[in-house]
Amino acid sequence: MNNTSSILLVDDQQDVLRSLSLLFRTEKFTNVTAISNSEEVMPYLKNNTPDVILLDIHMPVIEGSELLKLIKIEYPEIIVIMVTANDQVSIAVECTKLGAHDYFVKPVDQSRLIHVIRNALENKSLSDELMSVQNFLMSVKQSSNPAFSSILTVNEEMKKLFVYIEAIAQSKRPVLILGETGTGKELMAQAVYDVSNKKGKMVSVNIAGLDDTAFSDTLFGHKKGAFTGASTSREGLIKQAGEGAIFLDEIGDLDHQSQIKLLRLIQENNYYPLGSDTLEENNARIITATHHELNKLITEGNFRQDLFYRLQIHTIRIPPLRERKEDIPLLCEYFSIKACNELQLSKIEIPDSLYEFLSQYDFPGNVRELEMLIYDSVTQTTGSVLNVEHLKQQITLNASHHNPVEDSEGLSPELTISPETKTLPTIKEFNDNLIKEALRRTNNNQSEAAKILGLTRQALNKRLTRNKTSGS
Ligand SMILES: Nc1ncnc2c1ncn2[C@@H]1O[C@H](COP(=O)(O)OP(=O)(O)OP(=O)(O)O)[C@@H](O)[C@H]1O
Repeated sequence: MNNTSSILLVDDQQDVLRSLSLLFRTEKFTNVTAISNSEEVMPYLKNNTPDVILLDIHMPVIEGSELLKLIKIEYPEIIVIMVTANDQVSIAVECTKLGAHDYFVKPVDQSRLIHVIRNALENKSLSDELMSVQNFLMSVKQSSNPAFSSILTVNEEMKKLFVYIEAIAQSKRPVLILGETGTGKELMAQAVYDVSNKKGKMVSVNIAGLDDTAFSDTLFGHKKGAFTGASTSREGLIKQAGEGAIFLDEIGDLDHQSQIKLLRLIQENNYYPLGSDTLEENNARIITATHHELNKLITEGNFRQDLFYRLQIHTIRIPPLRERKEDIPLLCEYFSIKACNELQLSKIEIPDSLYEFLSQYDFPGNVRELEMLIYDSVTQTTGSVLNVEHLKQQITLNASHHNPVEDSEGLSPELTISPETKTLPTIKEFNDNLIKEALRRTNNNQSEAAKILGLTRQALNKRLTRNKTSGS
């Protein structure tokens, strides 16, 4: 990415200019200009804006430090790196205070110079990009892009995500999508791709369960004979995606070795197919998603910090359904119509009272759970109104699976609910009844009751106090 950046070399010594020009050519920087007369620098900048200037401090007519001041006033965005003789280090240090990015003492350490320039260019391009994202976010309040039409929502946070995705549509940097299971990460990845109007296609792979060889083979492909059984060459997903996108789902489960390979791919934008010594270019955008908290994985030593840093530059965090309950009616309607179409049934009505019930539930499986609940209830509906009893029953069962007895906040309802139960209590009513029953059986001995319920005494006490204050 940086090699197309333009570099201006300014030094009165021709041999220094020659050797630096050669260095940048070797490093494949194609846009390099050399000026030996310090008086020509400011006129040159009137018509050209290099990304980096390498500026000698000691020059006849106009000193490098004087030029630096002029450049920083007129072109503050240009990265200026000073070059100095050994006896002028103190001036070089002064120059960094005046805005120079760094300084080098002659003879210049070439590999450090290239490293510093690449890093500076990377940081500049990142801050330019973030600035343009910010400008976009400030100018656009709401997105009406059809790329988001499959993501149904009336929630403001979700709508802000759409605007953000539009703002980063043309960026080549990776996108990280975070969210609990079933929140719609895959749908969002598709929207990230759709909104960018890429020429290539989007290819997806679920990382979970792939070992390093399978990951490398899937992504990079292999040459015939690369390993036992590789009887033909195989194109990897990167090649298949072309200028499109690669969606790596469940990135938190990426194998350690594969993390290093992915990091390298993102940094260098090129890769070797297995068994090949020909470097191939990656032109696809990398989109990743996970339901894991990556920070936690990093602390546990299961995810590389440097990879996380590269992946998270553009992060989309999808709120869980319990934080956007206003979406429930819309989604219920949609999933009910979808199920009816699929099952070739006529439209089924959803009673408004159901939404009140659903809004008390946490949906640990998020939108996917809601979709399955509605589908299931549609299959159990005989009339024109959704079988709400069945749905409530399913929710109670789901809640019991997600809140096992060990969970201090949850109680097992299986003890008192039978499939014949006609009108189900709400989860809160149900839990409260269970506590009452445990206290009755232990003659109000809270320690014993807590034991039966699988709670700590403090957790039970907390619940009782809460119930007292809420009057139930
Ligand atoms: N806002 C939404 N509008 C319509 N359908 C949605 C929405 N969000 C999710 N869905 C549907 O819910 C289901 C789950 O979505 P998706 O697979 O994108 O979730 P996910 O976050 O990738 O899940 P996982 O973490 O388990 O991979 C899909 O059928 C998807 O179409």
